[in-house]
Amino acid sequence: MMLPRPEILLTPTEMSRVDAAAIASEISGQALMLRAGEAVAACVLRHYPAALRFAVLCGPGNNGGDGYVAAEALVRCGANVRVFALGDPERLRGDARIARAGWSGRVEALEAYMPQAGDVVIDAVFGAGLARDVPDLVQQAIADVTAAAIPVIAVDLPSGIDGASGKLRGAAFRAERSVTFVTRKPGHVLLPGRDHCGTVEVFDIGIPHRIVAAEAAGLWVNGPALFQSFRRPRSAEDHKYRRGHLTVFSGPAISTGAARLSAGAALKAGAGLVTLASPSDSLAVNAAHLTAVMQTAMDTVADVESWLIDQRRNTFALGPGFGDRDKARSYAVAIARSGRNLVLDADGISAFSGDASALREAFEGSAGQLVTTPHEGEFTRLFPDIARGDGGKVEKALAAARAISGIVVCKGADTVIACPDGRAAIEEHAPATLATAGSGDVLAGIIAANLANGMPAFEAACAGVHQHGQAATRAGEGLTAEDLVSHVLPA
Ligand SMILES: NC(=O)C1=CN([C@@H]2O[C@H](COP(=O)(O)OP(=O)(O)OC[C@H]3O[C@@H](n4cnc5c(N)ncnc54)[C@H](O)[C@@H]3O)[C@@H](O)[C@H]2O)[C@@H](O)CC1
Ligand SMILES: [K+]
Repeated sequence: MMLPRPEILLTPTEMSRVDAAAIASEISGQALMLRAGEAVAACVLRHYPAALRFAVLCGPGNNGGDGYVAAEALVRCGANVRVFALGDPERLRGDARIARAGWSGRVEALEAYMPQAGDVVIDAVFGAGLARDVPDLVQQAIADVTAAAIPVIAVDLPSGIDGASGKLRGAAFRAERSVTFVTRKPGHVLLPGRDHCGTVEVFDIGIPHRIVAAEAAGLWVNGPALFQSFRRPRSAEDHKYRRGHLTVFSGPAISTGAARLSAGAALKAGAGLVTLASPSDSLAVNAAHLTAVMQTAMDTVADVESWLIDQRRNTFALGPGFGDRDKARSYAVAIARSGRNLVLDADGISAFSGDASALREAFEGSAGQLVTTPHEGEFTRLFPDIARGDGGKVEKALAAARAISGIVVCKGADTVIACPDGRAAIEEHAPATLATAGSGDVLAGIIAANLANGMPAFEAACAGVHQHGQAATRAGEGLTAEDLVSHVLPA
């Protein structure tokens, strides 16, 4: 049986290489544009049968070309269509010029468009070629259409959304639907782009998968297809040590809850054994709360080193509620040297603030795998130079992963999981209820359980982020981190 393929995301640059490769293999660019424009027309007719008028806003590139094709296809179906162009349509080039020539009606200037009740706007101003902030004229059109609450269908992407990063370039239409071609782009999945796209429909315009696969750099939408073949198969021969022994470090007596959340989530996610390594002053408070999770006293790095003698203790989670940053650094280095896996979260990340190279040096040549799970503030503290750059979230996550030679999970409503070898995934199904205290501690525990189970680090992190979102979805409204733990399931 063939496993489902992970959903590829092509950046606009990769998409234009796909386009060029398709044309080089005898697929006509004009035919691609015809199919694209007709797909847009079919979509608006299906979803807006009661529209009184379609206003097609066409830009100066191929996105505009798709608009002219859609306009003509709509007229042929008996619709009332007006076309408004940004710039002089006489200056269009290539396939867009041919598409313009195929439009049988008038072309009015963009500024002549006055939104009217009953209109549906087809936004074909900018797509993949958006290179800078949208001009004032377009910002004005966006403001007018938004104020009049006219439904917008975006061709490829809403104009003003950067297809690679999902960032806003000046202003953008808020589309009810976006019709894109071949694959979704990162800007459809990353925020704020995702919020501007509405429902995204992907049309196959006839470019074979082999061409897409050849140009794809390794960016996907996160989902089971990325990790399911790495799940440890359940077996009658299983015993707890086969399912991995995870150690979670507890914080001092006044902040032990975070580590317990990680530990509890890890057990639910399928780690065979979970031990809370607890400073002596926290033993009693932890003992009062623990049942299946075990406990051991751990006060110094020498205690960590003697704990590491047992090779079955294969994975560690360090940071949630931990507090002492010097100790966190020394513990992380001891774990790296012993070749064990580490999930570094919260205070464990802050312990390496501005010194990511120390993490890389610790894990260089180690058999242990490193996964860090920073939220935005922690990311900025750990990677200040990368955070200052103006790339998108995927680019930054990849740069960070290379900087530590480990997996970086950039958390948020559009969590990005990045691997130093250039692979990355974006999660799109994290419910907003996950924005609750302790949710990140649960995620660290789930990822650690996957590592303890023998998954490679990138897949362990992708699976963990997915399991976390699924648990929240199952738990529903009123979510607390404790509820989340109880809804976690193995990968
Ligand atoms: N396989 C493909 O790549 C296909 C692409 N198609 C369409 O082609 C589009 C990409 O076409 P293009 O590369 O021509 O890009 P666009 O049509 O998105 O825009 C490019 C044009 O806009 C100008 N421009 C960019 N940003 C600007 C700004 N902020 N202010 C003013 N002018 C600006 C550029 O100088 C250029 O003239 C896609 O979004 C899609 O709609 C479809 O025709 C189907 C096939
Ligand atoms: K557009």
